[in-house]
Amino acid sequence: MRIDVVTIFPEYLAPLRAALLGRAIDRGLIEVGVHDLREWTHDVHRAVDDAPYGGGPGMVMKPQVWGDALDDVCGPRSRLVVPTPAGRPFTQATARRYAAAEHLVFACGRYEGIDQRVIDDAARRMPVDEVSIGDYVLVGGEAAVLVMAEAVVRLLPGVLGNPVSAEQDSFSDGLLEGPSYTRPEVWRGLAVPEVLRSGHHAAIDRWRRDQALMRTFRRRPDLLAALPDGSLDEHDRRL
Ligand SMILES: COC(=O)COc1cccc(COC(=O)c2cn[nH]c2)c1
Repeated sequence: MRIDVVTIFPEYLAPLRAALLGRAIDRGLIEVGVHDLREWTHDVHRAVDDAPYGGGPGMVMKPQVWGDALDDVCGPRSRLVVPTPAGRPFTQATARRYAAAEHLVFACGRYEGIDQRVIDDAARRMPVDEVSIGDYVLVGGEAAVLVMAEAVVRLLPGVLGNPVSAEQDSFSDGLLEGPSYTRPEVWRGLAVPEVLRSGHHAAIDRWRRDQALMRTFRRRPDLLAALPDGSLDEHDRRL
């Protein structure tokens, strides 16, 4: 997989080359390119934004600059991903879909956003997703790209030490992950739940699922409502 990022703050994407993602790059599992949008500006002031048509606060990112940048960065098999508060939710399902992509190009918007025609023009020749990583507003898309890149790259074969954990992720069964424990058995007077030390794997699996269901019910009832029919058995329903 290749990932390219276009941004006016390329240094913001330096963490892409650290730790897990850095190792994935070193091992040739992914290629990463970060591009300074200003390389495609045409004027002496290297302007990337201008006043919004229709008035209103803030500035809008210029279509010409973005158009030229994406012409150079995107190829015939690219998927363009634009982080925006106005996007469809980025979920684990999105991450799985992106992990199968050959070439992801992330366009980092700033100010009031990118001229919509850039998206509309790109959509004529490639898949374009406007995605949100949450219901809040950032100053730019760069932090969202770091989030999405991590969620996607960790799913690639060979990136994680123990691939099983990617399968048993939170959300892989549609539920939140329950609590986890490690040694010591008692810490500051708090003991590890008995069942986890019992060695009864059926009971342990049951307890873990119950914990996941209760936590999901309490914290994210919306996820419960979204479970496919038949996901909950008789025992689950009695919780
Ligand atoms: C067409 O898309 C655009 O113009 C994007 O423009 C902007 C403008 C400001 C900030 C951002 C960054 O994304 C978020 O704030 C965001 C993403 N997820 N949750 C919050 C992007």
